[in-house]
Amino acid sequence: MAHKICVIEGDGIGKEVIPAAIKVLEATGVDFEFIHAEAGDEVFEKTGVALPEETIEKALECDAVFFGAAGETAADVIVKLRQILKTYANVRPVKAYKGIKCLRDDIDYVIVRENTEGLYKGLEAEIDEGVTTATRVITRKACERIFKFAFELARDRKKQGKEGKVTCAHKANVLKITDGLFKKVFYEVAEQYDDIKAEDYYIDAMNMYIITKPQTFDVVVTSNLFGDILSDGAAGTVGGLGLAPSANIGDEHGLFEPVHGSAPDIAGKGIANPTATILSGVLMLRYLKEFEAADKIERALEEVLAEGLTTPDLGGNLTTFQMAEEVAKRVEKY
Ligand SMILES: O=C(O)CSCC(=O)C(=O)O
Repeated sequence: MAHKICVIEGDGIGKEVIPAAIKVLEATGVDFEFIHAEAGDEVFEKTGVALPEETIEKALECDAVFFGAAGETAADVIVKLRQILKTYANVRPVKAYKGIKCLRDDIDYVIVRENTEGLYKGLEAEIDEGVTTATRVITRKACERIFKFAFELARDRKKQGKEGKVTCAHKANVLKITDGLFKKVFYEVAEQYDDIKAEDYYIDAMNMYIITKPQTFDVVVTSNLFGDILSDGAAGTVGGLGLAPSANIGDEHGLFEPVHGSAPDIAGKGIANPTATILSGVLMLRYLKEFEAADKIERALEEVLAEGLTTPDLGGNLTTFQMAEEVAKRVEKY
């Protein structure tokens, strides 16, 4: 039975990195049915809608969504898609790969970002001339859900030899009610996992520790906006956003996307790094329980990166598609 994948290339380099990553996915021999759909700036200019109903229907019908990037309409597209698909966990691995200039070569942790609330509920208002507000929503239900996800992930990683630790990042010393609840529920859930260590840091300190002691982290869990900011900084410690994949996971749907945006400055030049999208494809394969195929791509990508067969941002001289072809060739060989 083919895995039905809703493919949304979107804007800018999304139109280049998604086809490149699909070539690698097809090289695994896994049976896919790719169903293309539109979203982002171009469809907004054509129709006035950045996320068409037809796209939402396809996303809901498919086994997973493979998303490239959106331009100015990014927040309207991806934030809305995450909420419609109820993908409450935004999983962002932070890993050093051989051959890539990183802060340290032993960085290997995962940031789990709460994906449905916080400041992303869209509750903004102009309450007076020049006076605007944004309401931050933190609920017990969403906290329990994201912390259980984080502890279960730490339990799975512990089986692969990782430390078995969850670190909560918050700002409870200032946001005494919202992050007071966030931190309180974290330790309530932690009590249900006596085999997993639990610790917490203020988000500003965490922003430093991902630079000064990244090797000490296993699973980091935080709220929506803090996770958005922290994960981009973390990507910088392992080679940049060109290498940063993400998985948006819920109980019924999964959406896989590179953390980077549409990069209009390099769009159409054929030099966009496909690594983040290929690695997002690896996360999608694991979600679909195609573990052998996922391992093959990760091994092939590590070889290609280590041999310097990369796009210019990583010091190579290959195009987006040429780099993907180097990965695909190795996958077919395994
Ligand atoms: O803040 C958001 O998540 C919506 S805009 C795209 C983005 O920044 C990300 O996916 O990290």
